[in-house]
Amino acid sequence: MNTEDVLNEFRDAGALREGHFVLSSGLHSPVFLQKNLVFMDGARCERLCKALAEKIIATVGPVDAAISPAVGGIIPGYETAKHLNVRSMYVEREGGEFKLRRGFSVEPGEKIVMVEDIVTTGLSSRECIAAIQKAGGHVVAAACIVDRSGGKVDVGVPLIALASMEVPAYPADALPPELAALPVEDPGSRRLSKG
Ligand SMILES: O=P(O)(O)OC[C@H]1O[C@H](OP(=O)(O)OP(=O)(O)O)[C@H](O)[C@@H]1O
Ligand SMILES: O=C(O)c1cc(=O)[nH]c(=O)[nH]1
Ligand SMILES: [Mg+2]
Repeated sequence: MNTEDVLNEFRDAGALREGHFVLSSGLHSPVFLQKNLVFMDGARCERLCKALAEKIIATVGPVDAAISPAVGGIIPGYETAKHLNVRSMYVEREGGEFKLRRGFSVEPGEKIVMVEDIVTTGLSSRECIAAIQKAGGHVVAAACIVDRSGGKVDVGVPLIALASMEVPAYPADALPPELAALPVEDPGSRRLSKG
């Protein structure tokens, strides 16, 4: 599956959104991939995650488990782990910091692939990888459905992206006027508890 095939799945699901979005990183963008509209369709989610699992195996070989950052990473992490035939876990924020909770754990040195939905700046991926390492896991690779940096981000381990594209994103104080004129949406979960 190449980048165009992946983007067609997003288009067909109505998940390639245009407008004015504030991203998890605080950057603003005229494009948002509303991945939940993709993952809510089991067959579509399976097509993407099976392809991602095959790419992971082809790149780093077998792993022991997949761990994802909540919320967006949970469904693709589960589906990808299913095709890797390994267990699926996730980290979630406790006092702002990603942690393994709910009885999830890793054995020291276990080979872990970190599975994300979308990568923009790689901040969430790096935070998730740090949490896995703190729990004792050996993160052999990061994987995602779409890398919006077009291969530019460095998450500290190899990043295996099913699709790679460069999408414009701007700091809040450097918005192009046509973007600033649109009402802003904040669709992610990073700032949810801050009201
Ligand atoms: O590479 P980054 O700049 O970190 O951006 C990508 C992250 O942003 C989204 O998560 P978000 O924090 O918006 O919450 P969500 O998972 O609940 O959608 C997405 O799921 C990635 O985790
Ligand atoms: O950077 C993000 O927060 C982000 C971008 C995107 O297109 N989709 C998403 O869910 N998050
Ligand atoms: Mg997320």
